Amino acid sequence: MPYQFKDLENSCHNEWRAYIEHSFVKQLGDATLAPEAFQHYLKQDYLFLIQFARAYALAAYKSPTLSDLRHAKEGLQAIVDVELDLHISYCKEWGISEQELANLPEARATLAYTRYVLDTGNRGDLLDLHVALSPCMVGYGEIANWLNGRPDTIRGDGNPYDAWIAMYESDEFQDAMQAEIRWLDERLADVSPSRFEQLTRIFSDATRLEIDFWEMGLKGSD
Ligand SMILES: Cc1ncc(C[n+]2csc(CCO)c2C)c(N)n1
Repeated sequence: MPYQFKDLENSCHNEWRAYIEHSFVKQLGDATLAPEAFQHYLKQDYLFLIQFARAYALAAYKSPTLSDLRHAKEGLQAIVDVELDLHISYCKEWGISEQELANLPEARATLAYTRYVLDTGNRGDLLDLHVALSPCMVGYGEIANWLNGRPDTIRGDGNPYDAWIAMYESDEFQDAMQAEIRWLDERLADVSPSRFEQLTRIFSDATRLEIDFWEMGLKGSD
C-alpha cells in the first residue's frame, strides 16, 4: 500500500489531536481566550512568518525540478508580498504597531520550531522539508474546520477572533492546503517503510513544536 499524508497524521495521532484541539484553539473558538494571549501569539507569529519565508527560500534551493522551484518561489512571494502585510495590518487592529513588531525578541518556542524546520530542510531533501512544514500548512486548515464543526464555537461579531477562523476556512487557504496534501501524497507513494519511519519522526517533532507554540501563547512565555 502506498503511503499518504493521512498516514503521517495517524502515525502520531495523539500529538496531532493535542495540536488541533489545543486549549488555545478551543478558547479562540468559544471567545474565552485572553486578548493578551492572542496578542502575544500574534507578535510571535510575525517572527514565525519571517522564518517561514526563509524556509520557502530553502525549498527553492532544494528544488530538483523547475516545477518545484516555481512552487517554492510562489510560497516565498505569497508570504513576503502579501501575508506579512496582512499580518501587520491585523496586528494593528489588535493594538500592536509595526514598530513594536520590528523590535520583538524571539520567544524560545518560536526559535525552537522555526530553526528545527530550517535545520531539517538543510540536513535533508525537499520531502523532509515539506513534511516539517506540513503541520503548519495542513494543521491550521484542519483547525478551522474542526472549530466550525464544534457546537461551542461562536462565529460572527460575538467572537473577537472570528477573522482568524475566517482566514483559515477561506477557499483560498483550503485550496492551498489541499494542494500541499496532493504534493505530499504524490511523493509519499514512492517511499520505503524505513524512509516513511524517518518522515514520521519529523512530522511528530514539528507537531509537538506547534503544541509548544500554542502553550507559549497561553502562558505568555518568552
Ligand atoms: C505557529 C504557526 N503555525 C502555522 C501557521 C499557519 N501558516 C503560517 S504560514 C502558512 C502558509 C503559507 O502561507 C500557514 C498556513 C501560523 N501562522 N503560525
